Amino acid sequence: MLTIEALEKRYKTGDLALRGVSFSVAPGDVVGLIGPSGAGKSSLIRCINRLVEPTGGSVRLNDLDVTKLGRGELRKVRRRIGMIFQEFALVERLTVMENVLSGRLGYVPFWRSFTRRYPQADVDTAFALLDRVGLSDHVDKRADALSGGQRQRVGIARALAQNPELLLVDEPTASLDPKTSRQIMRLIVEICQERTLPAIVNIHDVMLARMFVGRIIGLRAGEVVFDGPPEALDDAALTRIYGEEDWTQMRAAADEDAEDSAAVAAFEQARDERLETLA
Ligand SMILES: Nc1ncnc2c1ncn2[C@@H]1O[C@H](COP(=O)(O)OP(=O)(O)OP(=O)(O)O)[C@@H](O)[C@H]1O
Repeated sequence: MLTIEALEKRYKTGDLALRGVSFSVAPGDVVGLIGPSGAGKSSLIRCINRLVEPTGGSVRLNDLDVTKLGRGELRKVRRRIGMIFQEFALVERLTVMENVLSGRLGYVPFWRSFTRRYPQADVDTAFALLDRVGLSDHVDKRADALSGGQRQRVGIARALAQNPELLLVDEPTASLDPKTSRQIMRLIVEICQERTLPAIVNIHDVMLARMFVGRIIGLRAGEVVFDGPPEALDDAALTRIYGEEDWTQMRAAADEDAEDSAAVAAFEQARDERLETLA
């Protein structure tokens, strides 16, 4: 269980990015974090694992009070919290397997990580994870030879390799096409449910959030202004989060996207039917 209470972040510049944010995330719950640019989504994600230092409030992960740990103990928190990034953050010249094993770095002694000699149990776990994310045929490929969707699957497997108690996911689909984005979101949600992992996904695509997550938190100017299931995210709630003008623009863009998706789906279906008749 992740419990955030009265979390505040004031940057040295004076910007108050988080103004008393409180909520809990239960095991297996995937929370989609939405809000306009500058609402504080990244600050929140980064305060949870203390990449950014909160200036008030608390973050507790199960038995651990993250905000009370000294600087030297941060490795302990980072080990418990898996991160999945927008740009995948893979080591390009390493193989898929090596990238996944790097998720174990917080656990293995330095000399082992330096020589990249991991215990067999870690290698077995990495194989199982790569199988789960659909990459068992790509284990020995270099990361730079993969597609965007495959790269994000490696990112997911790497985060899971550290056996985290919480997943923080930062714009996981921002560099992906719509179909791959849906596959990646579905995979993240399924895996969290299978492992009863709590997760927070910073996601700017409201439609995608609605489609996959069970709970949405809307931030505006550093405050939670919506917390509920996707069905409750009606026009009034979206206006509260984004403001009248922004939401109207987003809705127009979303309608266009939906039309594009429908056109792509129709094209794909026609193509598949044609391939079937040729086969
Ligand atoms: N390093 C920093 N120093 C000073 N102010 C910052 C810093 N990082 C963020 N801020 C400010 O904090 C507020 C919240 O920013 P944050 O990046 O958390 O929002 P966001 O919702 O993630 O936005 P986006 O969707 O554009 O990434 C903004 O006013 C921003 O200018």
